[in-house]
Amino acid sequence: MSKEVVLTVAGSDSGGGAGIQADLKTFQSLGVFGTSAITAVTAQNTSRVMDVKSLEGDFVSSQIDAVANDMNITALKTGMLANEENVHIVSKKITQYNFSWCVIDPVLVATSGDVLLTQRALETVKEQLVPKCDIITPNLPETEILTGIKINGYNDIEKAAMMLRGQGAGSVLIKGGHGKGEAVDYLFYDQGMIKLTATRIGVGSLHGTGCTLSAAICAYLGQGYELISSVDKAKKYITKAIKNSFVVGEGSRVLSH
Ligand SMILES: Nc1ncnc2c1ncn2[C@@H]1O[C@H](COP(=O)(O)OP(=O)(O)OP(=O)(O)O)[C@@H](O)[C@H]1O
Ligand SMILES: Cc1ncc(CO)c(N)n1
Repeated sequence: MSKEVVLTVAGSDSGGGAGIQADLKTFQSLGVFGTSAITAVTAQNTSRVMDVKSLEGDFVSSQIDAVANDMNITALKTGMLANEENVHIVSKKITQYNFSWCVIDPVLVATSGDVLLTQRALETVKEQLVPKCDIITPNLPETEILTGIKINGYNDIEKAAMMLRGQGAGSVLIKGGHGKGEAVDYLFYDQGMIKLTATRIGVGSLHGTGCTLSAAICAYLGQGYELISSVDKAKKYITKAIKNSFVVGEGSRVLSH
């Protein structure tokens, strides 16, 4: 038996609901072999982030080298990159190894409001990662910060997506998890736009939804599905994971991977 190998470059969440832990659970559940390069370690639970330690750039670099020189990585995703140096390294490694698929989840702040990427690093994401990704998956607040466009409705969503595609992103998935009404995501790609709609599940605050969705997209791309079916299948996976979410601590619910 063989399995496709995928890689997540992200931060560790000691609470197990988001970050590397959510990514690896998603990979396992969707049948790909998950590998990881850890950029930062957070002391975190379902309520908040208590402490963060970023790992040295050289060490992030050698984790990616260790994996990529040994295995055939069919898709990569990024999550929390923490600082400018890590963003720069990931950009360099994407060029060096020419991974077939790159999914960028531009993690800026945690659900709890804690900052997971510095302001300077944000500029480097725009300059170096946006142009190299096959898909970027911002939520509404991240879309506003990345583009400077205040989102008040669909026209603004479209304008922001066009701006990111104009900067070189292959496709853009703008997630509506933070909106009201149905949970609608918009996928902008080279042939137009697809609206992905799911009933909003009224379970209250959730932890790890963004990480899990981007990991699922990465897993499906790594298995050979086309972009649109990967996003569509990932949306179905996250909806089910939210429906079956449960309580493990005093804060947000966690997903059933
Ligand atoms: N209550 C909900 N019911 C159904 N789908 C949801 C709900 N909340 C989020 N989603 C879906 O989950 C996916 C992730 O979206 P979300 O906007 O929550 O990402 P995120 O803000 O990056 O996540 P995180 O809060 O982990 O940083 C999207 O497909 C979104 O539509
Ligand atoms: C490590 C980590 N990555 C991403 C998120 C965003 O949900 C988080 N809370 N923690």
